[in-house]
Amino acid sequence: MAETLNLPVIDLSSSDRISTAKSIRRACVDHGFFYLVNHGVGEELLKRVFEESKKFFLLPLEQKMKLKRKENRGYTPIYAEKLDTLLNSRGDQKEIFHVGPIEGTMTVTNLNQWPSEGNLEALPFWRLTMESYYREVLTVGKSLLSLMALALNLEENFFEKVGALDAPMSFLRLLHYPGELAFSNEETYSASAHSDYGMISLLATDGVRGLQICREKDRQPQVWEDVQHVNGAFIVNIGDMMERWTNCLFCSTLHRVIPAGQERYSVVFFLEPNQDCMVECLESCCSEESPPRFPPIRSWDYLLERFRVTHSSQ
Ligand SMILES: O=C(O)CCC(=O)C(=O)O
Ligand SMILES: [Fe+2]
Repeated sequence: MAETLNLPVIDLSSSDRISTAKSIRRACVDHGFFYLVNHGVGEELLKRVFEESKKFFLLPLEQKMKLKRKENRGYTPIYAEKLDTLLNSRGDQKEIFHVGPIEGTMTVTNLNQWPSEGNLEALPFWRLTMESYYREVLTVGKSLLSLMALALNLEENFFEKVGALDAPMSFLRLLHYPGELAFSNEETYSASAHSDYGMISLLATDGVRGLQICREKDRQPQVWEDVQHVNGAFIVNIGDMMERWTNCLFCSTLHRVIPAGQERYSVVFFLEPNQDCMVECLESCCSEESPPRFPPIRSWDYLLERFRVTHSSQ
């Protein structure tokens, strides 16, 4: 049995921003994961998101396949994504639906696929619900990033100033992990070990267990700890681009979802920078003794490569 971890709790509504920023710094350095409470996203809206998500995943496969993933939007069937690229398995046991940016230029927003349109009129509130949630969670993410900038001794609007938050390429990811599938003798995971790609991820789950984190990725054997569900809290974690910006001061922690023996739903919001934003080591995070560990990279080039290696060609 894995040990259960007590992750730090950050209160987004606290008026003491300096002390909140300090707690965020500690959490991002020590764990790369924390709970976010009093974030302002209504319980009722979150409940509707899970209901609508469930309605979509309950549709017959051939209907879902009409919205098959294009430009990282739409439906990804079971096994088509494998987050741990080193794993010798068919793929992860989960199905996914991605919603891309809903604001910005038409060339970007038009790429979204919506189950409430065309031949899937059975889900009339689907798009509205997902768009409301997308907007609310993006607002939460932006507030958190201003505190994270403070935590890095930067100006609060640092991520705005570098263009990261100008039409950010954020993705809402709905996940459905089926219960037990047919017996398989391969090592299969619901979501295999990975770190997230962007700045920060905000996760909500239905409470079914399964999420684990590994705090020291290079230690062998790896130690995995269970992350408990906390009612009303988002589980927030640092992504790889934030790790690159901070020269590994903030850790993009390895995590996975193991089969719980029962069905599980979750919803993740990946806050990713604007596609042209250059992600490069912050001056405050490097020195002669600690030079930048990664070269500067354009956000979208980085993301496209990560999408490419984690998806099968089917
Ligand atoms: O479903 C979860 O609890 C985590 C999902 C996850 O880590 C991901 O999709 O990146
Ligand atoms: Fe993840």
